[in-house]
Amino acid sequence: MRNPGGLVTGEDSNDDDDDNGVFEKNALSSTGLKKELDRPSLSSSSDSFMSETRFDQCSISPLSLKGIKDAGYEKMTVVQAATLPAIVKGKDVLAKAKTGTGKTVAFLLPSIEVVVKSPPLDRDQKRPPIIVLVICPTRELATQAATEANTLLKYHPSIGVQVVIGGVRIASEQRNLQANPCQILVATPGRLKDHIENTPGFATRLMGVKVLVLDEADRLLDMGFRKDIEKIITAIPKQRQTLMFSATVPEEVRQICHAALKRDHEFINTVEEGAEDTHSKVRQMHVIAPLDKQFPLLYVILKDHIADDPDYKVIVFCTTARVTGLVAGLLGELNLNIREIHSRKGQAYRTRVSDEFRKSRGIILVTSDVSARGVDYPDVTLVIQVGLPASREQYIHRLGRTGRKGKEGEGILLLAPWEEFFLSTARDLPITEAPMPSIDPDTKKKVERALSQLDMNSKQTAYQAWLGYYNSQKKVGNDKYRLVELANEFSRSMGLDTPPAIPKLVLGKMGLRNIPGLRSK
Ligand SMILES: Nc1ncnc2c1ncn2[C@@H]1O[C@H](COP(=O)(O)OP(=O)(O)OP(=O)(O)O)[C@@H](O)[C@H]1O
Repeated sequence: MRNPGGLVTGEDSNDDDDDNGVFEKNALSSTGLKKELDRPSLSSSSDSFMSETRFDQCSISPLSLKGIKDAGYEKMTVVQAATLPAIVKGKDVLAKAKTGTGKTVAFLLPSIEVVVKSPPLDRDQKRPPIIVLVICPTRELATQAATEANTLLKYHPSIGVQVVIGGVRIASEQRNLQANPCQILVATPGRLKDHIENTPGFATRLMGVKVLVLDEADRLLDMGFRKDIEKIITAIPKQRQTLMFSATVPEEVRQICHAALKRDHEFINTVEEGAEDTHSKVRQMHVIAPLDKQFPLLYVILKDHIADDPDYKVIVFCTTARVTGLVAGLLGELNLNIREIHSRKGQAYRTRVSDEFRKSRGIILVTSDVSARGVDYPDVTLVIQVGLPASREQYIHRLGRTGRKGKEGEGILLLAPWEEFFLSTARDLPITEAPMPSIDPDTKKKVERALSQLDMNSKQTAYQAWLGYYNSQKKVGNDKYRLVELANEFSRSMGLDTPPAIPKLVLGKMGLRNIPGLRSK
């Protein structure tokens, strides 16, 4: 298998777990016309994600079929069977299908066919055109999509794939782009915009785009990315095919998707009318407990799960990168087999840990929302979400890291009593109350001791990030006085008697100057 473009270390300003206290919210306008075809559902009442259609029954080139066969795919998944006919006809498509049901192949395969049908590259061409542009919201997802593309391209040696993502020195990407003409480019939005603005000849190459794919379309169209996407769309031809895929398509996205899709696009929804957006084979539970109980509870839940399933593979989602770092430190101190991924880690490290977690059992990944969407880790047995998910959609995507390809899984959402309102925003999902795990005095002491071993800096930065995150969550952040009380409760839950001081500048940015209970420096 060929490797996607070079990966080195660094940070991406668009990562999904900003700690700077200034969080973007979903705020979509609702203008414009749309013509959508709500297809009859193609999924059966069970969670079956496979269709009866074989790949060789469709108009796919023989070399692609060989690649598919080598990848071990024989029949199409439901979303693949539902979208392929429309896409090969050249239609714009907005597709919704549950997590882990093969959306990546659904958009890659027909895109590859467009490249196959395009005139072959002229080796002497100075600026060879990029024909397919795939945009993903995170680096992990972009890298994964490129890897999948390379699998499918096994027998198409003349078709190249490259990745441009944050965290890689732009000069090395520029060299790569120069040295290896690629017809398929997979990118994160911020870095793609950088190349449009700063890489000589890149804009010309983009004028060759025939297919634009927005993976995790709803995330790419929300306020965090929307400006970048709009800019990118102006840099590619209007005459193109656009494909948008996601497991969640909130109404606001349907309203604004005309910004990228043609008026006569098809909306293909493979989630049955009235069915949940989550898998019925994944048992979803919530535990409501005050902050001072949450660290011991998390430890008990993990220990119980490990005792039940020696092949455990758990993902613990936390609200921000810094809080993730703190929780990883704590669980590591408690001798659990922990790995950690978030935006404060360099890209080379993130890639290495991600590969290791993919292959391992008996392991716990503590992570932020950089791992929430799309990342395909096989056989995850449990997903724990600690604290308020950023949205109902984000809850669904995080939960979707388990129960992939029709497998079973379990999800636990750990909330404080004042976060319980989240459940009413996800009332359509079958999240039931879990029996409260008991914390014996020894466990409590053990966790306190472990907390006392963590360095002050990680607690300070976690406190500040916690405050920034909840400040951005309307329901909590609107009452600044209450917010600070809760933040100080979080500080006590880390074993601190006095809350850490926060730089005045940061407090100003968060609109928290002069709120009693805060200390500034
Ligand atoms: N036709 C197929 N037959 C068997 N397995 C498949 C098929 N197509 C894709 N897969 C596998 O299914 C898994 C899930 O696919 P993928 O990651 O594309 O899901 P997804 O729908 O994009 O999920 P998410 O919503 O989380 O992004 C992958 O391991 C992929 O290799």
